[in-house]
Amino acid sequence: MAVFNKLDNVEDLYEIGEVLGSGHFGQVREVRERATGAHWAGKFLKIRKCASSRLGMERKSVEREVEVLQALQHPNIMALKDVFESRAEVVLVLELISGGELFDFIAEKENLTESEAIEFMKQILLGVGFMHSKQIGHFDLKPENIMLSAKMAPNTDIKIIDFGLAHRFQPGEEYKCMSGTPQYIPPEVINYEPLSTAVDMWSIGVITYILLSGMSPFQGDTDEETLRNIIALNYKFDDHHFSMTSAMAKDFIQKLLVKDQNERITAQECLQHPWIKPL
Ligand SMILES: Cc1ccc2c(c1)c1c3c(c(C)cc1n2CCCN)C(=O)NC3=O
Repeated sequence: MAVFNKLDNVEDLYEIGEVLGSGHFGQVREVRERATGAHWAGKFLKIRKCASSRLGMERKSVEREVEVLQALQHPNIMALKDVFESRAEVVLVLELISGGELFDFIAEKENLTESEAIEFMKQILLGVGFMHSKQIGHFDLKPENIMLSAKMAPNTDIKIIDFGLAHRFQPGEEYKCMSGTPQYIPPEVINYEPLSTAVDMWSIGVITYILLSGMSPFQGDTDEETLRNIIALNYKFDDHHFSMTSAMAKDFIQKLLVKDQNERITAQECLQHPWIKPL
């Protein structure tokens, strides 16, 4: 069992600020380091007191998330600074990312120009390619988990966050998991088949489609309809949203939204695709 820095009261070291977000795991709050005045993001995770409890996170899954983050130091992946444990809570001290979610950026602009989308995709692919080179899959890539380092700066950096569903593959390991967000999950997750890092490449295809059109390729009126659309590969480049989109961009998306995960292009292959890296 991993041992985190024991701290009776995290407020001895950090001033706790506003809530930045919350989820099944607990809360993310802005924190200010008393010793330096530096601002960070504190992810406050409630730990289950006993195996039968439904409240809070299993300690094992928190340990997994910490191990994954400790293996990932990259400019396009949120950085883990420290981990503290006090009573029934674990606090991850994370790089504060203040530019907001890519999701909100798209919503404000409806959709992006191809050159803006290419710039974002390049950085997402660099972060995901690094993750995959360490045999780590994110398994929950979506615009809400892709943040911008600064608001609207001309060269804002992408930061991939939230590794709560991430998994580090051991050689020869078979891994299955039914979690993720319906709009972004590939057929193999729905069919409960063995997974690989190719799960993330499908999600990147969905994210690219959304960046260019503001529409979600498989979304139906219900989750069940969305899942049926995914299994049937039921999506199209409708004229209303894609009439101005280049053939290269559509080819890039088509090479990712491939049912057979072994046929999907990898992050490294994406970075060499003519849409991303013109000849
Ligand atoms: C300014 C701001 C606002 C909301 C934030 C964050 C920062 C944030 C951050 C992180 C996470 C995991 C979630 C976060 N959230 C929650 C929403 C993420 N989808 C993080 O790791 N660093 C952040 O700054």
